Amino acid sequence: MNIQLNQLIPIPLKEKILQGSSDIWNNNVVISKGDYLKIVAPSGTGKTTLTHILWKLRTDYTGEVQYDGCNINGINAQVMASFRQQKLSVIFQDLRLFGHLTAIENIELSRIKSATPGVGAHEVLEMAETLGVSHILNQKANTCSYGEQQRVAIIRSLVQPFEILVMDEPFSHLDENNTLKAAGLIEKVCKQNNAGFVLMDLDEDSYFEYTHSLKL
Ligand SMILES: Nc1ncnc2c1ncn2[C@@H]1O[C@H](COP(=O)(O)OP(=O)(O)OP(=O)(O)O)[C@@H](O)[C@H]1O
Repeated sequence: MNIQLNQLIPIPLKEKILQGSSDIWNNNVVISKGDYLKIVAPSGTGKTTLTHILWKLRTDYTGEVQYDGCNINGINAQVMASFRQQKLSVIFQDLRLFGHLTAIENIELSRIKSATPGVGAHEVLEMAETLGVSHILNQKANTCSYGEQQRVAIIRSLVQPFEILVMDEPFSHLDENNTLKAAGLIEKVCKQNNAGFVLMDLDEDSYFEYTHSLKL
């Protein structure tokens, strides 16, 4: 799939955007499945706003977002669900795990939501091992540390099929060692899926070989 942004301006940010310059806001941008796109954005410039717009959680903007050439405001709930099941995955900054479910239940909900799961059940266990969260898989998410929850949210995003993965500060609660492991896993699954990603974060980094970097 591809995502096209045409002159996108979130209404609450309009004044700020028109005063400054951004590679994304009020611009034309295409995000394709082969892209490893980094978006560098200081705090408050709209990473979470953009994530929510891309996932169609917010529609308070002018301009247009297209999935594969279709304006997402005209896409019905069934088609939107199908994009979210098959083509687009996300790691929210606030993670959005179901706190009353266990870590593995959160992951499995994502893995089996598509008729063709992205990975097998045994691969989930391997991912958990890689990220050092095997021991908390049967623990309720709201009793896990934030760093553990972040690793569970990363795994949850990788077990469904996807062509583009949207990440909003996905490593904010991980130390360097765990960040490197998580980045390695994300890259491996993206390669398996022939997928790309959009990673929004505060600063430049070298966790991936980005195809390009834009400023929010
Ligand atoms: N619904 C809204 N109504 C009014 N202002 C909003 C709304 N949503 C976001 N904002 C404002 O838009 C700006 C961008 O918010 P956003 O959460 O997207 O930033 P961010 O880049 O993700 O920040 P951080 O790095 O601190 O997480 C902030 O100044 C915020 O107060």
